[in-house]
Amino acid sequence: MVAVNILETKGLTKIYGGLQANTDIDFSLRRNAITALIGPNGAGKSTFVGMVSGRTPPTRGSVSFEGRDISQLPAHKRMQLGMAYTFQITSIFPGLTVEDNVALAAGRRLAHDKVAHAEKTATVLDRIGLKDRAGQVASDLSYGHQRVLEIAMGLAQDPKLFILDEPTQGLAEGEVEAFVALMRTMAEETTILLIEHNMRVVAETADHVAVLDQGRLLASGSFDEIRANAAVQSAYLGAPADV
Ligand SMILES: Nc1ncnc2c1ncn2[C@@H]1O[C@H](COP(=O)(O)OP(=O)(O)OP(=O)(O)O)[C@@H](O)[C@H]1O
Repeated sequence: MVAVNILETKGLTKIYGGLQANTDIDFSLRRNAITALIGPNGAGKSTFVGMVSGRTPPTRGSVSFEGRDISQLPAHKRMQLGMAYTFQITSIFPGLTVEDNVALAAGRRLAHDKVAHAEKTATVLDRIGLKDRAGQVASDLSYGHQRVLEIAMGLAQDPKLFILDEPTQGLAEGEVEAFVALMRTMAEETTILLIEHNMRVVAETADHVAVLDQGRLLASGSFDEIRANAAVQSAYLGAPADV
């Protein structure tokens, strides 16, 4: 039987000099769901996903992925196991076309199989809404479409876990709407850990929400549970409307 949780951390801690950026984080991530990690600026969200993805070595604690302890694995090995992190893997090649960017990403896993490679590229372009722009040079895309292309490049690798670090930052209102719709369809085939400051996006996409505050896991639950949580409200300076 496939375990409910795809990822677990135990006692995950990062200390920078005297600063505890993350303290004893016990966290589990439900498979095929969207989990949002939220918290005020400096709460430790980037530090946490850095330790999960292997970019940031923890001071102590462990990370397991699909039941396997991966604490000692470097970032590229974690990618091979099926983790994708938007900023880590999907740098766009600005001089290449949209299609070639997606094909390059798909080729990381499927280069040996020409047919599957071409099919994956076409499928991703289609479902992410970039088919009409396949021949366009990436640097000519709007900022919003470049962000979508990044996501497409992640999806082309069929990640089991897709970590999206502030994917809607800098997007226009209409682009955010499209992105929310896209994220909902993505959860059908992957697991998403979303770092997001836009609470409307969190409310509309997240099945679960975890809140970090001053490096500690303050609360977790549904969006409504989190919104009603007094400790969370006070972490956001007592402004429930912001949460
Ligand atoms: N490389 C580093 N060296 C020293 N301190 C760091 C380093 N990286 C992060 N920190 C500190 O650790 C704390 C947590 O930072 P982190 O970037 O993880 O928070 P965050 O929740 O992602 O913030 P934001 O929402 O502003 O991106 C902050 O006080 C930050 O200054």
